[in-house]
Amino acid sequence: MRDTASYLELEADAGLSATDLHYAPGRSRLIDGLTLHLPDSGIHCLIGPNGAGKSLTLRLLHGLLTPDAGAVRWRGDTMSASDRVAQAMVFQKPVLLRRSVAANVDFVLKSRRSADPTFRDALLKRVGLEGRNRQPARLLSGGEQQRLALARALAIRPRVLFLDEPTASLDPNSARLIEEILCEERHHGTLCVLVTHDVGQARRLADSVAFVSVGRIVEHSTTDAFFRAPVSREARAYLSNLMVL
Ligand SMILES: Nc1ncnc2c1ncn2[C@@H]1O[C@H](COP(=O)(O)OP(=O)(O)OP(=O)(O)O)[C@@H](O)[C@H]1O
Repeated sequence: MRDTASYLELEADAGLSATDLHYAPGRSRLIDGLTLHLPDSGIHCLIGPNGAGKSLTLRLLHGLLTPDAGAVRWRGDTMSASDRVAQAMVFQKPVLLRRSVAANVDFVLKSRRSADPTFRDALLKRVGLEGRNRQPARLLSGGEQQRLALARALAIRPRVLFLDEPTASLDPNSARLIEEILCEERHHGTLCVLVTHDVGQARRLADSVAFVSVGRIVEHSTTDAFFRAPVSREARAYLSNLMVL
């Protein structure tokens, strides 16, 4: 288990690294010198107040946004096209095709030239959508749509999985199912980068917690160290407002 200092010193053997990222559309410096080093596996949470820059950070790490300055690297090298292809993202609002449940997963599999009905059905079973293949995705409940979005992400067998508040509007059973799947992915060696406002979820799942404030990481430590003794003023204020401290 890494301690606080070693997370900050992880750069040399990091899996996913962001170094001194800046993102300032217009005149607002939304991401302002953000540095984050993550191992190449495990579950790592970004937490912080509304508007801190957590979603932007995920988008920059995933390559959906291009930083104005700074670099995102995978195992020390500039992110290649094949590195990007091995990444998937689950958004807070599920992004689905107006097609059937099965067609949503098949679309991803075909794009990877790996159409496989057995694998697709196994994925749908894994997310609790067994037997729903022919149902239009738009008629699924919000929680079911989110689980289908996760199945689509898992269809590419991601090396890195980014998740932006994936359980924010889900009932406890759906949320727990998604948490169980993330634990399975960790077991398989996937790197999961999870934005959450649910500190209970971060405590249950995360190997490390990075605290985002005003476009920067102000603290990054093991989950235990973070919740036991947060060192930054910003994280202490956030946690004491939640009455966690
Ligand atoms: N394309 C953009 N142009 C201008 N401002 C933006 C853009 N995208 C995001 N922002 C602003 O950047 C700030 C950070 O946004 P971001 O979505 O990353 O916050 P967050 O930490 O994920 O917040 P929340 O917890 O509310 O989801 C917010 O003030 C947001 O309004």
